[in-house]
Amino acid sequence: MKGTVGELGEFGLIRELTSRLTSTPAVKIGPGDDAAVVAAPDRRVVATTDILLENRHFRRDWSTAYDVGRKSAAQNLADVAAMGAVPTAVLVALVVPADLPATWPLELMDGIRDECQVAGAAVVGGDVVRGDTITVAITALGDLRSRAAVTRSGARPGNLVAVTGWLGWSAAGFAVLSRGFRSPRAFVEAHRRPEPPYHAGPAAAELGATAMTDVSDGLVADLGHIAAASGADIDLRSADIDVPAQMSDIGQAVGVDPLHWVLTGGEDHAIVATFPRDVKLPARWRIIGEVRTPAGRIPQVTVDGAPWDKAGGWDHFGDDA
Ligand SMILES: Nc1ncnc2c1ncn2[C@@H]1O[C@H](COP(=O)(O)OP(=O)(O)OP(=O)(O)O)[C@@H](O)[C@H]1O
Ligand SMILES: Cc1ncc(C[n+]2csc(CCOP(=O)(O)O)c2C)c(N)n1
Ligand SMILES: [Mg+2]
Ligand SMILES: [Mg+2]
Ligand SMILES: [Mg+2]
Repeated sequence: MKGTVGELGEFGLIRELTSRLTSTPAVKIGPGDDAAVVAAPDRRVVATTDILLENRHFRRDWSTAYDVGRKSAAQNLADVAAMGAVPTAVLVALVVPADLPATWPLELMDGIRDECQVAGAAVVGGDVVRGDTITVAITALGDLRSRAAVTRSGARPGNLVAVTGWLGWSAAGFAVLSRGFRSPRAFVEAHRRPEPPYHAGPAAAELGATAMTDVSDGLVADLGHIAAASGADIDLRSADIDVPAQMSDIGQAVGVDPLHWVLTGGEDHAIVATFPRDVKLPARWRIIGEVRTPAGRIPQVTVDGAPWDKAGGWDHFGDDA
């Protein structure tokens, strides 16, 4: 595809974007009408939205359009999974400048389509608007398959805290890219294309998870939301939190304690949940701490019993943002 988005025009771009999509049996009416129609066998719909903004969430010299597509879909699909639901459909709202090569949004859509396919969902609609900063705003829908949603508020003292998926890999990759390097590749790739363990969300619901979230901002920050919503403290045992040797090497090279990436790095979209103590967890879950009766008035996350007094993760209005 030659030319720019402006040359293609709004409806030319929409035609090209939608022509690349695939469908699923849940999609009754896909893109092309005033709205889509998606089957909701459960009669409840899980709905969530997240935005990716150029130079805040991604850089075009660090990630391809396809990578950004995979990541923008993953970020939303992980939220559906973190409720214990199975993703069904996504809507893609795009802001793009007129002089952007048309290949960019088309490859972005390929990435979104492929990540949706990994999670079992399909793109059912969206919007396109001309603007100065590339913005990808995705809405994802999901189905609870007759189970109760797993919220952030159900953690109870005595519960175990367990996690599945990657922790700190994206942050380590970000640190590498920020310093002008392109390797180690595994970490850079983790930053470009997170791999949320989608299946683990519904699986955790089935195993009796009492609270759950995906790790988008940082383990300590996101567990902080569970602590606050549940009115309980959460203590993490650092000895049970794996720091890969290669991550330690990067930490040494750039002067950062790698445990900091694992505890506060976002964007990997691991799934962390609390479970009753007698749960039988499959091997992919690592037990990393426990829920405790709150020691003070404000529920908090502690590490090895000590309050975490640094930032627990990304905050769009924080000092590092
Ligand atoms: N502008 C908004 N209007 C209404 N609700 C909002 C708004 N922004 C956030 N929320 C709600 O606040 C809650 C927390 O939002 P947050 O974005 O931190 O969660 P998240 O999407 O799981 O995390 P992340 O954005 O880091 O992936 C969510 O339930 C979200 O829907
Ligand atoms: C260019 C660039 N600068 C900084 C970062 C780091 N970053 C941005 S948003 C976020 C947390 C999740 O965001 P949200 O809460 O919006 O889901 C993190 C860790 C990046 N990825 N790219
Ligand atoms: Mg959000
Ligand atoms: Mg989330
Ligand atoms: Mg966030």
